[in-house]
Amino acid sequence: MALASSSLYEPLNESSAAALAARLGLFETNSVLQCEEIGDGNLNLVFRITDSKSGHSLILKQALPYAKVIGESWPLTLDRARIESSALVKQAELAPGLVPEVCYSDQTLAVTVMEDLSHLQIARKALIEKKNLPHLAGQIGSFMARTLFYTSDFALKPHAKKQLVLQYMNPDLCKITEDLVFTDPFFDHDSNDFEPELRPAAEALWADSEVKLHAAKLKKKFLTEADALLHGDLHTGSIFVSEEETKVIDPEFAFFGPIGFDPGQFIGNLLLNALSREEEDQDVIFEAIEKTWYTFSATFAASWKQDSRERFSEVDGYLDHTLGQIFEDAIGFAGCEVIRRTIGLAHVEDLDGIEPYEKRIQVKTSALELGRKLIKQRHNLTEPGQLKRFFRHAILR
Ligand SMILES: Nc1ncnc2c1ncn2[C@@H]1O[C@H](COP(=O)(O)OP(=O)(O)O)[C@@H](O)[C@H]1O
Ligand SMILES: CSC[C@H]1O[C@H](OP(=O)(O)O)[C@H](O)[C@@H]1O
Repeated sequence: MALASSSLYEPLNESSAAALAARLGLFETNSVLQCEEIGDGNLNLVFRITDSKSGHSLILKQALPYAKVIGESWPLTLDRARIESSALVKQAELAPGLVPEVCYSDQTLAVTVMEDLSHLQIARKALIEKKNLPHLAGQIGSFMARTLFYTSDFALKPHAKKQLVLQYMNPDLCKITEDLVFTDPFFDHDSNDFEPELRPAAEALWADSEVKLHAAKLKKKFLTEADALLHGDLHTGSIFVSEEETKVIDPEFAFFGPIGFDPGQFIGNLLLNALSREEEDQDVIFEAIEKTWYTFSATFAASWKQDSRERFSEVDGYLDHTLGQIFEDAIGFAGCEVIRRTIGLAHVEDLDGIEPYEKRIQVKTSALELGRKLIKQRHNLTEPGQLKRFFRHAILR
C-alpha cells in the first residue's frame, strides 16, 4: 500500500477525485475515467471511479472536516481517515479476505482508495429483502474473533499492545458513540429524533432509573476497557454481502475498547431486522445470531488455546469466564444499539421502512421494550439459544 502525506487538504468532487486517481497512477495511462459520488453514510464522501475502457473500478473515500449528515456545525477530525485505512490493513492481516483491499492512502487529503465491492450488496439491504445469506454469520463471527483476539493482551506483548492503543486513539469518533449510543437516547436530549407517538415510550425509558444505571455501567466499560482493537461501528450497513462473500467496511470508529462491543452492535442490528419481520420470517435471524456467537466463541477459544501468551490462560475457568463476560456485555451493548437506532439521531431502514405508519410505531415501541430488557436482564442471558424466547416475551404487550 502506498502512503503519502504531501498535498494540502481540499474536499474532492467527482472531477478532482478522478483527476487525483489518474495522477496517482491508479489506472492505466490511457484510461477514460468516470466518477460518481455514491456515499450514503453519515460522515464521508465516497467516489466510485471507473475506467470505461477496461471496466476496472476503485473506491476513493474522503473524510470531510465535519460530519456530512449534519454539516460544518459538527466539526470532526480528518484523522479518522488514517484510522480507517490502517484498521483496514490490520484487519486484512488478521482476517484475510474479509475486508476490501486498500491500494492507497493519504493522511493529508484524508483519502483511502480501496477495492470496489459494488458486485456485493450492503447486508442491511439484503436482510430487509430477506435474501439468503448462508455465510454472513459465520464470516462475521470469525472476523470478530480473529481481529479482537489477536489485538488483545491475550495475543500481544505488552509494549506492542500499548503502542497499538496509542496508534488507535480516536477521541472524536468515540465521543460520537459515547453521546449517540450511550447517553443521549437515555435522556430528553436535542439530538434525539423520533415520531411524536413514541414520546410516551421514550418518557418511560427516561424515567426508568434502573435501566439508566445499567446504561451508565455499559458506557463506563466503553470509556475505559481497552481490551482489543474494535471495528467500532459494526452494524449491518458496514458489511457487504453476497451468498458467498462477506466484506466488512468503514472501520473509522476503530479504537481499543471492550471486546463485547462489536458482537453487541452486530447482534443488535440483527435484532432490529428481526423486529421488522413477521414472526414466521424471524427464525433465520435468531439462527444467524446463534451461528455468529458459536463461530465467534469457537474461533476465539481455538486462538486462545493455540496462541495465548497469558500465563493465566490455562487456569481452569478463565476462558469460559472471559467468553461469558463478552456475551453478557454484548447483550447489553445490543440493547443500547436497539434503543439508539429507534429514538436516537441515526436511524435504520429496517425500522424506518416499516409500512404502514401505525405498524412502524408499534414495532418501534416494541424495540424500546426489547432494548430496555436486554440491558437490564443481560446477566440472565448466558447463551444465544435463549434469545428467541426472550425476544418474543420482551415484545409481548
Ligand atoms: N469498497 C466499497 N465498494 C463499493 N461501495 C462502497 C465501498 N465503500 C463504501 N461504499 C459505498 O459507500 C457507502 C458509504 O460508505 P461508508 O464507508 O459506510 O461511509 P460513511 O463512513 O460515510 O458511513 C456504502 O454504503 C456503500 O454504498
Ligand atoms: C453523525 S454520526 C451517526 C452515526 O453514523 C455512523 O454510522 P455510518 O458511518 O455507518 O453512517 C455511526 O454509527 C454513528 O453513530
